[in-house]
Amino acid sequence: MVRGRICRLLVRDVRFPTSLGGHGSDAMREAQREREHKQGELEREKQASCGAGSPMRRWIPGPWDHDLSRRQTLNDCATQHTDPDYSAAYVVLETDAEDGLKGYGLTFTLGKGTEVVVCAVNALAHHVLNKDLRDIVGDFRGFYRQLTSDGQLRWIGPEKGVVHLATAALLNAVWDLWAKQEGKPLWKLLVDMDPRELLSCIDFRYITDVLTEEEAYEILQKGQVGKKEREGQMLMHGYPAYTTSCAWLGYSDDTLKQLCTEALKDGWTRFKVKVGADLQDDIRRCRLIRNMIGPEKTLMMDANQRWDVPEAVEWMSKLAEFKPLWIEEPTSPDDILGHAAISEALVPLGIGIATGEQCHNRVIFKQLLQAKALQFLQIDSCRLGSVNENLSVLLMAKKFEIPVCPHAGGVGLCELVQHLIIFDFISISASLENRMCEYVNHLHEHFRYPVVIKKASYMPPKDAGYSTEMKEESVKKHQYPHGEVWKKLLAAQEN
Ligand SMILES: C[C@H](O)[C@@H](O)[C@@H](O)[C@H](O)C(=O)O
Ligand SMILES: [Mg+2]
Repeated sequence: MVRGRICRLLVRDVRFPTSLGGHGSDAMREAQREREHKQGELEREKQASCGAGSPMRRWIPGPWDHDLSRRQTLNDCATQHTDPDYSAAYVVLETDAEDGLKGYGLTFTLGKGTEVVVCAVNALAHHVLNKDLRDIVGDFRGFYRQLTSDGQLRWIGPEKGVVHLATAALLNAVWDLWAKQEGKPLWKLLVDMDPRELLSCIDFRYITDVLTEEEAYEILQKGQVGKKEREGQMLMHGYPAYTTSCAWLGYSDDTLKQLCTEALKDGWTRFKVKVGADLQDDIRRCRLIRNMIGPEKTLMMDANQRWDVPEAVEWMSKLAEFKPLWIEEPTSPDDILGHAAISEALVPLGIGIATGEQCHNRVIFKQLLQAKALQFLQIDSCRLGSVNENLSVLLMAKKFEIPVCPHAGGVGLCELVQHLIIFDFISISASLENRMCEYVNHLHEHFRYPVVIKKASYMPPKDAGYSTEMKEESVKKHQYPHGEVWKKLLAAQEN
C-alpha cells in the first residue's frame, strides 16, 4: 500500500574515475595515443578504483586529468567523450511512514557538471517535499506536469538539458519508492497495472498528433493477450542483451581481442564497436572484431555524433563491408532531418540508424519516428522524464513498429532500463525481433541489487524497487570531491 509524506530529500554527487582505464570512451584516437605515450614515463602502481570487471586492474595515467590546459588539448583533437568519469546525481527520498523504506533515484553524467545537476535537483525539491506519496502516484500525470512546467525553471528547459536530467533523477526515486512499498520489482509493478492506471502516469501533451490516449489504451489492451506466457518466458530466459564492453575507442587492439575472446566464451553473440575518429582505425578494428565473431553474429557501430550528414553516409559506406546492423548517433542528436537523410542513404546498404541516448524528450522521439529517421529506438532511463515519459515513447515506438533497443552505457543505466524493456516485451511490444538491450560490464558491484546476466540475457530483477540503490560504502568513497577515492586522486594530481 502506498503511504507516507516525503519528509527528506538528499542529493549527492557520486563519480567513478572510469576515464583512468578508457572505459566508456568514444571517438578518442588521439587521446589514446597520448595515453600510450605517457604510460611509459608515468606508470605508477595503484589499486584501480574502477571496480571489478574492469580489464585495467592497475592505475594507469590516462586522459583523466584535472589540469585544464591538458584537457583542452585532448578536447581540441576529438570532440566526443574522450574521458568520461561515469557519475551520477544520486537522490534519496525518505518518508514519515516509519517503514524503513527509502526511494533511490539517479541520473547519469560524465563527471564534471554533476554538481550542476545536483543544483537543479535542489531547485526542484520543493515540488516533492511534504507531498504525500499517495497524492503523487494518484495523479502521476499531474505531478509530472507540475515538475516539468515550473513557471520559472521551465525557462532553462523545458523538458531538456540539466533540468530534465534532474527531473529524471527525482522521478526515478519516486518510482523506486512506490515499487518498494508495493513489494514488487518495478517491471512487475508496471506489468500488473491496468491500462488506465498506466495511462494516468503519462503526459500526452505535444504527442496527441501521433498518439492519442485512446490509441495508447488500445495498444495496452492488445498487450494483455498472452501477457502471462511472456512473463513466464522472461523469467525463464531473460531479455536478450548485447555488449559494448569489448570495444570502447580508447582500448588498444590487444585489449579488444582479449575482451572479445572472453565475451565469446561467455556466450555473447551481439557486439557494439565505437567508430568515428579515424577511418583507417575503424576499418582495422571492425575487420578485427568481425573476423573474431564470424559472419553470423551481430555487430553494431556507434559514432557518438561525430559526423556531418554527408560525412556519415560516406564513412559508413566504407564500413558497410563489415555488415553492421546499425550505426548509432551518426550526427547531432537534434538533427531529425539529418538522421532521415542518413537513413535513406544507408538503409539500402542494410544499415539501420539507431539513436536516443541524447534525445531530449518524447517530442524529439515523435519527430524522429514521423520522419522515418531511425530504424532502432534507444530509450534512456535517466535522460527522459523517468518511467512516465519512457512509457509514452514505448507506446509511440509500438505504433510505428520500430524496435526499441535501450541505451545502457553508463553507471546504473543497465540496472534501471532492464525494468522498462522487460515490461515493454510483456505488455507492449510482445516481440523480440530485432530487439536487444545494451549491456556494459562496469560498476555493477556498487549497486545493492546489481543486474543478473545469464547466457547474454538480462534476468528479470526479483527484489522490490527500481534497482537504483547504491551501496552506502561506495557512495561515501566516491562522493566528489571529498570521498576517499577522489581525495587520493586529487592529491596525486597535485604532487
Ligand atoms: C560516454 C558514454 O560512455 C557513451 O560513449 C556511451 O553511452 C555510448 O554511447 C553507448 O552507446 O553506450
Ligand atoms: Mg551510444
